[in-house]
Amino acid sequence: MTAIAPVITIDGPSGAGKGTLCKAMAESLQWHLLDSGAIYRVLALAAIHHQVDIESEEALVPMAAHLDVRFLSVDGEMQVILEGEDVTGEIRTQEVSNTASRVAAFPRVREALLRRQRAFREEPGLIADGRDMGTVVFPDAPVKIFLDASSEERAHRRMLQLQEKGFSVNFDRLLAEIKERDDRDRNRAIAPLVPAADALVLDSTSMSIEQVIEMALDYARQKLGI
Ligand SMILES: Nc1ncnc2c1ncn2[C@@H]1O[C@H](COP(=O)(O)OP(=O)(O)OP(=O)(O)O)[C@@H](O)[C@H]1O
Ligand SMILES: Nc1ccn([C@@H]2O[C@H](COP(=O)(O)O)[C@@H](O)[C@H]2O)c(=O)n1
Repeated sequence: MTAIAPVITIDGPSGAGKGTLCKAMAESLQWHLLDSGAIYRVLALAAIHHQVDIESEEALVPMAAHLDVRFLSVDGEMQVILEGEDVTGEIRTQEVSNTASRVAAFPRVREALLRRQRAFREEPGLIADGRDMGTVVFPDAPVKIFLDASSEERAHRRMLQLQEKGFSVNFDRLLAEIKERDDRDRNRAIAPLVPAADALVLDSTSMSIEQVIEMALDYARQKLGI
């Protein structure tokens, strides 16, 4: 019998620190990394580029099924190539974030992206970042973490992140956008943002990045016996 590679799922709302945690865990364990949000973002961007109606599940499903996307690792950073074009920065805009959460609400779009996500599961193991990694995509994962933080703290973190990149940002607008996206992700009919029943829920509101990484790695190592 072939052994199946282990998966550590990290789910949670926008700005909770999932990407930061997943990258650190993947580097520490030398495991593969899946940023599932980037796949929804690429689909959203492809729909915008091709002027596909983002309200039409019918039109989005074939796009999702045939999405021409590649994820490259360049000097430890993920590079996203859509139809031969580097869209690493473009998929992080606010317009793409909001469009991604709208296209992600369609059941058949999610279905069309399932196999692509599961294909990331390879030896020695996978760290999977998203909203439904522990509930839908990898329900048999031996380690599941739901990373949370208050919406105000998440908006504050996002504001600092954008300011570091030289953007001028409005806190209240960022908070409103985070709440709107959370609301859509938590209340959709399919694969809503909820902790898996067997997930460790980590509230990082008052924790430093280092504390979150240490706690998550300790928990994973103890569960996996490594
Ligand atoms: N515990 C923490 N304390 C303070 N800042 C943090 C913490 N965790 C992450 N951050 C910072 O918050 C910002 C958002 O983190 P990150 O991109 O990892 O969130 P995310 O959950 O992956 O968001 P999204 O789902 O929108 O991609 C980054 O600038 C990161 O450095
Ligand atoms: N497993 C996932 C991952 C993401 N989404 C949707 O995509 C949006 C963008 O995700 P980020 O993690 O890059 O912020 C997010 O708001 C979700 O709507 C998803 O549905 N499932």
